[in-house]
Amino acid sequence: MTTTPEGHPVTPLPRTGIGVDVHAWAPEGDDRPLWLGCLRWPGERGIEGHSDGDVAAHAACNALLSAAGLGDLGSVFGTDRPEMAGASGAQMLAHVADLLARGGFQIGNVAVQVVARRPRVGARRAEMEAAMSSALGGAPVSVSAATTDGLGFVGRVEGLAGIATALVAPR
Ligand SMILES: Nc1ccn([C@@H]2O[C@H](COP(=O)(O)O)[C@@H](O)[C@H]2O)c(=O)n1
Ligand SMILES: C[C@@]1(CO)OP(=O)(O)OP(=O)(O)OC[C@H]1O
Repeated sequence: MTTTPEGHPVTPLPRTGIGVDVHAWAPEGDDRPLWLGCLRWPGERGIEGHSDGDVAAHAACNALLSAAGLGDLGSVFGTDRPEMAGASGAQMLAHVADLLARGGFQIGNVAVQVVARRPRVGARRAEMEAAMSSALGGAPVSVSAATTDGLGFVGRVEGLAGIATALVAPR
């Protein structure tokens, strides 16, 4: 146990983390599905990626790893490992949750923002939050979205982004 010089116990502080992920949209007419926030989005354009390209799940993984000081997506999952081809965001979140638990951390919460013109996240917000939370073993996840008002690579519909923060605490 950590103590002050006088010998009083010090409660370890919670730790915050930050994460981002960006993927390009698949070419128009490509039939790959869109996965976002651990949900499949029928009728929406798909995403380029080595895994399923779920920017919300990837940003959340990055934020959790950052909070725990356990690296990032590349250091944990690599960038082109054959076994990661098509890997789902839910699988990755579950693995990250397991790494944190083994490292002695509990997850306080994760907040994710999707930056995209489509899909409209609001309509499935509760479903996304439940799916991501379930993948993490029950930790609270909140989801929001913004469009960038037509500016930048999101506005030009070149790609979409996920941004996340996480709070973790020693068990
Ligand atoms: N993919 C998205 C983007 C936005 N929303 C919702 O629309 C609101 C307004 O977005 P602005 O970027 O114009 O401020 C935003 O606060 C979200 O509620 C969405 O659901 N899905
Ligand atoms: C998820 C991984 C797995 O190879 O690949 P991608 O789907 O390309 O996703 P990205 O966020 O670009 O990189 C992280 C990789 O770990």
